[in-house]
Amino acid sequence: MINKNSAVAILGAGAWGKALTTLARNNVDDVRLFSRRGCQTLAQTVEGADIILSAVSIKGVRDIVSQLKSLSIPPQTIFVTATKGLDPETTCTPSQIWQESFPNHPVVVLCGPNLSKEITQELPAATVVASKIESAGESVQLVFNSTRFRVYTNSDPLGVELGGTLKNVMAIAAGVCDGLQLGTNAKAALLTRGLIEMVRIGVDWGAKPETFYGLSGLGDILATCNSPLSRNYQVGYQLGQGKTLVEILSHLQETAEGVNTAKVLVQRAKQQNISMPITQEVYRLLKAEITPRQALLDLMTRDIKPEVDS
Ligand SMILES: NC(=O)C1=CN([C@@H]2O[C@H](COP(=O)(O)OP(=O)(O)OC[C@H]3O[C@@H](n4cnc5c(N)ncnc54)[C@H](OP(=O)(O)O)[C@@H]3O)[C@@H](O)[C@H]2O)C=CC1
Ligand SMILES: O=C(CO)COP(=O)(O)O
Repeated sequence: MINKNSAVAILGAGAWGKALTTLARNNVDDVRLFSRRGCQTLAQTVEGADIILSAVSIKGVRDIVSQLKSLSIPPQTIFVTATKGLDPETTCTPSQIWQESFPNHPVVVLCGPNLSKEITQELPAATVVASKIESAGESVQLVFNSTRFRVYTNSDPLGVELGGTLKNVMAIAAGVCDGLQLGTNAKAALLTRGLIEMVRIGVDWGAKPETFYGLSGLGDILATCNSPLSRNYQVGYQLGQGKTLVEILSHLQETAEGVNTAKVLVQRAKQQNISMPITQEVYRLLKAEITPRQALLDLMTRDIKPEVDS
């Protein structure tokens, strides 16, 4: 069982990796943070760790996984993934990559409405740790839970992970909506229909529908789609104001995973024959095929239909 003397290795010293390190240090003395630019090697960082948490952005996940595979990690070590992205080659989620590479290890997803800037300011927040292996989720809960960070367990890792990942596309859409100053009614309609899109593809993927109405789906929509602290929202907002994606990304210091996720999602939706009109418009806008106003018109002039899928 996890206690004060356990060892936790956090991989990726970006905004989220640093915030999670501070949270873990409330409960565990030995918390190490690995960066590609740091002086400690990956092997030194993970040596004897009970839990290895990856907070690297999706483009670094395969690389870190393959580096870890070349080390001998004991089978009881728990892997935790906090990445909110999709693999462009396979459309796999990060937890699927981790589980496929380490089939005998417990894998836990950590995901929720967790804007790192607010967490760094010690404002209260809640999150979800999800695993098929109950005891692994409970161990990770003990590492991160505190009076300012309430951690819930969940048994649907895929749903929790997709909730946090797919909402990044909706955060871009929400930013566009606000950048165009379309008003509160438009935003409510956009996000409600956006959540329905997330559930539609998520259920097809194998996730439970109810998971999307929890912290990592609806909760993360409420946080990121309404906050200028969200990088994905910022991307959308500036697109709505007429900037190009290249211009926006050249000034954005940190990762906006929704840009890549929109592309992967469109690919997966096409393969699976699933209707995702908002995601499709976000993708076309990101590719500069259409303007924000054209995206709005496309959505408003779709064929009329019942609200609930039959
Ligand atoms: N910031 C937030 O509020 C939250 C972020 N997340 C998710 O966490 C992940 C990381 O986000 P965040 O820390 O904010 O991002 P940052 O842009 O601040 O940092 C990028 C992170 O990815 C790591 N990385 C490893 N390999 C690569 C690579 N090849 N290319 C680029 N980066 C690489 C970096 O590691 P290194 O230190 O070695 O450079 C760094 O930790 C994302 O998937 C994000 O969606 C989830 C919840 C909240
Ligand atoms: O996922 C997040 C908060 O839950 C962070 O959102 P951004 O990546 O859009 O900043």
